[in-house]
Amino acid sequence: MEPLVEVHTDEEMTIALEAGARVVGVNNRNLHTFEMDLETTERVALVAAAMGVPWQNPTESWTRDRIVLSALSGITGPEDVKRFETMGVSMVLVGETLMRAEDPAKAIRTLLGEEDPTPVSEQRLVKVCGVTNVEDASTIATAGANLIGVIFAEGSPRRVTEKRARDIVKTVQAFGERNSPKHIEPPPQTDSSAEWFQAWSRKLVEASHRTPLVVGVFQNQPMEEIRRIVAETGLDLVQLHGDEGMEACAECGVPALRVVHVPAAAPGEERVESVLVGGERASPSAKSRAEEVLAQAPPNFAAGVLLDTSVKGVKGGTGLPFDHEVAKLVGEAGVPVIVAGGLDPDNVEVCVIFTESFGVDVSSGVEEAKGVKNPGEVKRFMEQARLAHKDLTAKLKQEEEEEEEEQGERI
Ligand SMILES: O=C(O)c1ccccc1N[C@@H]1O[C@H](COP(=O)(O)O)[C@@H](O)[C@H]1O
Repeated sequence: MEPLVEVHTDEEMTIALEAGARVVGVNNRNLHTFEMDLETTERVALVAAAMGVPWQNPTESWTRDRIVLSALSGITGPEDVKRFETMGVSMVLVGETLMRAEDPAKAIRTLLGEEDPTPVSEQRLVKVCGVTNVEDASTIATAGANLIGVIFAEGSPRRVTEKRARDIVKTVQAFGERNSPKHIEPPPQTDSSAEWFQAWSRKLVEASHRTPLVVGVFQNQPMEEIRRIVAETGLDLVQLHGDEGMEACAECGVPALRVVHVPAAAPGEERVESVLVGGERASPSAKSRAEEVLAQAPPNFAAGVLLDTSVKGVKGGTGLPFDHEVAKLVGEAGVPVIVAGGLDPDNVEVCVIFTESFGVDVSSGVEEAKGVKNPGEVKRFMEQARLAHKDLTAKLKQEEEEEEEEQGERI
């Protein structure tokens, strides 16, 4: 019988090989800090290469002169398996991803590239906001949200203390196997809002698709207070939900989402039906509102534009939708938006398909009481949003193919 010898550092690899280990697993997780770094296998494998010890390629049958080199831990998607396959690692060991999977057999097929998951570059964002306790944070992380929001805005029934926020941050970090805020490098500065926010949307998805990020929601609070809370609680991102303006987003100490407020929709105006029934492509009021949003979205300051409903001056947590045609028009102008306001598990799909938005944000729509999430509704919202994202990706691909075909016929 051959033992699997687990290593994490260059030194441990040297010891294992000198002792004659034939099956060596490199743990990507540092068991002292629980920090995960997939580059560990690549780095530590170089020691074997430098010692002239070759390892078996997965496509070859094993020979005694080669060790079996395994990448252990942190493998969550087919891109990870591919990465290790490309470097010729003999095998991968997957634990947590399968334990968390609702359908482990499907998860294995996905890891092996036999199912067709949406590539990270095409994924969209789901944010669940107004979290006030660690149990809800765990439920939301497990359900697969990208962003988890905690509210610091004065007067909100969902407002958390700094201590509570720190506990939520710790829970979310532990879920994502990290113990520090995620650093996201901003894209290069540009004159184009579309270019800037598109680059940011890819960065946000990449940074949050394995590990959810915690967003602190502030409203017209002093910048020193925001920066202090960011530093003391370990928030990954900030959301400015008042009248702070775009420029303030660059001052928060971490990247910030900027909320642009759109007045509540008149009954019947908030859904796709209003556009179809009206026959007109876009109502004049939606057009001018979309122009107002675009004017408030210059490049080089915020990490994203979040549209939320305002009702008679009340901004945030209204539980009401705005006219989604505005979000659609802003998206068509090239600026990806996150849609908030009155979303719930029953309307999120129509919203995503109609607006083609980059992201959705829910708070009161998945609550059983103010500040208390309903786990079943959180799960249902996530499922509906992800299903809608999949359908939207398919629809956009089909439209693209039809357009290419038409162009080909014209030539
Ligand atoms: O929810 C609140 O109490 C709140 C207070 C102050 C600013 C923002 C607030 N919530 C934000 O509102 C949107 C949408 O909420 P809902 O789904 O309509 O209930 C969301 O971004 C929350 O962060």
